[in-house]
Amino acid sequence: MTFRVLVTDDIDRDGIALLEAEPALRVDEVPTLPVPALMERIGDYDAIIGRSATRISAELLRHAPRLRVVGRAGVGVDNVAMDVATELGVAVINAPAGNTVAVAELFFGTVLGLLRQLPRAWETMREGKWDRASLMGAELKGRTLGIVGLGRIGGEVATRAHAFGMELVAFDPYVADARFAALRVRRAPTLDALLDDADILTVHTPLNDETTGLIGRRELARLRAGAIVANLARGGIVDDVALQAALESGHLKGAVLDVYAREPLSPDHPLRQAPNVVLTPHIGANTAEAQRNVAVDVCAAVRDALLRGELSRSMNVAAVAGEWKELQPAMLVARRAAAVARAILADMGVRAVQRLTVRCGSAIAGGRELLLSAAALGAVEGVIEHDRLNLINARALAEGRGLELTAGESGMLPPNALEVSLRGAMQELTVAGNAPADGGPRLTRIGAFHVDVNPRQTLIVLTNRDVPGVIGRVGTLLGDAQVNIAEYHQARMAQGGEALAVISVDGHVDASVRQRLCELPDVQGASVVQFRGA
Ligand SMILES: NC(=O)C1=CN([C@@H]2O[C@H](COP(=O)(O)OP(=O)(O)OC[C@H]3O[C@@H](n4cnc5c(N)ncnc54)[C@H](O)[C@@H]3O)[C@@H](O)[C@H]2O)C=CC1
Ligand SMILES: O=C(O)C(=O)COP(=O)(O)O
Repeated sequence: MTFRVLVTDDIDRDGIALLEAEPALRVDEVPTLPVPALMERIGDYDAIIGRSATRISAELLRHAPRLRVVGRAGVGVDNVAMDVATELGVAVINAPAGNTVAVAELFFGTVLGLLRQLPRAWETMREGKWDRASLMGAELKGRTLGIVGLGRIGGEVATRAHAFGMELVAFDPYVADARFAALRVRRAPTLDALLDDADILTVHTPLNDETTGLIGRRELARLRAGAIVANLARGGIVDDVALQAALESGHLKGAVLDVYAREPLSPDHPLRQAPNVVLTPHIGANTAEAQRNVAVDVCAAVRDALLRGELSRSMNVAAVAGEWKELQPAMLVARRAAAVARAILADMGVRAVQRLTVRCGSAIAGGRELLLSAAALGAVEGVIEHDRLNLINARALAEGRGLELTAGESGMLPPNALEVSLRGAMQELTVAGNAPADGGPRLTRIGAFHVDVNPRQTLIVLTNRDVPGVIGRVGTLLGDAQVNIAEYHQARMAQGGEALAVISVDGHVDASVRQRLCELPDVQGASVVQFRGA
């Protein structure tokens, strides 16, 4: 099978070479495409890799039936309709770390440029002048830098600001005290407290509902007179209109902007004429080093997602603590166990399930969210028709059907074991399994019965009375129907009581075979679970 990858927005060659080295990938490299041209082409591709110039809108995603992966050679994914990508099962992969230093360095470049009037100094020199008197500047030393968002870039800015002898304060409610301590940054309890202290305010957050307009008229007014504002994160975090007004009134001494609410910034945008601004055209990540880093990083991750189904780098798959590969057997057990529980409940007349719970042993508990995704996939596949049902959209689809999902750790289970419980109409069924590091995945319990079977292709789960002859009759019936038995596990609660058989068979078991099984003497019920996926 060949996957087609569309690469746009000038991605570094070192990254593209990783894709081209794979015989199963066909790569088309194009310049940034206008929306109609992209719409026309996107239907042919399994993956698209781009930068901020290409908007991956809901409309584009819905227009792309083959698309499996969106790669972003950079950090911000505010240009990707993430909810729709998740709904459609499209993996969104970014390259979060490769351009951090480039942005941090541009911050100091542009702020120093503003403080020392470097753009004007260059202009005067070109004009043939020697105008030292009007080129008086100010220093960073001793000034307080207020950082909103102490993530990767905020952290690198802080590290470098110490070397300039600055005071440091930051506001980031999502970061633990330990990171503030390690970076030697004072924690501002509120944004207002930060605004009260900062001589230079810089934002390094993502653009989202919470941060849009975070620094508006009120916040700018709260800054001390003569403060400087920098936005190298995303246009819209600092309100353009309010910033323009604060610059024109003289309340702010200046501003540094690399990003704008609408890009490219229109040629006649008033900000271009605002006093004391240093403007750059979104070049924060434009260094040879950063572009190589992000291209290699995202191309390798897109390649692995397409060729190996490796989704650990996908932003819309639950985070995995630990190795993705090591979790695969447990994910298979979770998916299979949920499929078995759903099929048995359905045959008991319980079709609408309300709650899915996954409990994990200690060794796999770090992957509980991913295991929950896998169980959600097992619970809905075969029930809903969706041509792109996968780990990415299974949870949202299950929740959309009213299923409540929870995952947790259980100290009662062996380290690599897990339990999946499905509940509906006052009935709950638990199916347990084990995925030991040194053996194949096994289902180990169905309801109260201990079993031991590899959930391979097709499982028949039979309830019967524990009397002689049942196994023989079942074997004969399946043999006559050309159904080959791989494993037959018989479990019972007590001699002569209720018994349960789990039969792993090759290939498909049709409804008539199930019907005839149910009609055998002493057989009380039979469920057939046809597993999907590898
Ligand atoms: N100008 C350019 O070319 C570039 C711009 N960027 C922008 O910079 C942003 C930051 O990048 P990284 O540092 O790599 O991301 P990051 O995810 O490492 O850091 C973002 C930080 O913002 C914090 N945060 C989120 N909401 C907040 C709020 N309401 N108030 C305060 N803090 C909040 C988070 O807790 C996190 O620590 C990206 O989202 C992207 O938009 C990134 C790279 C290049
Ligand atoms: O990585 C980011 O978030 C950036 O803003 C860089 O964007 P770009 O790849 O230069 O279009």
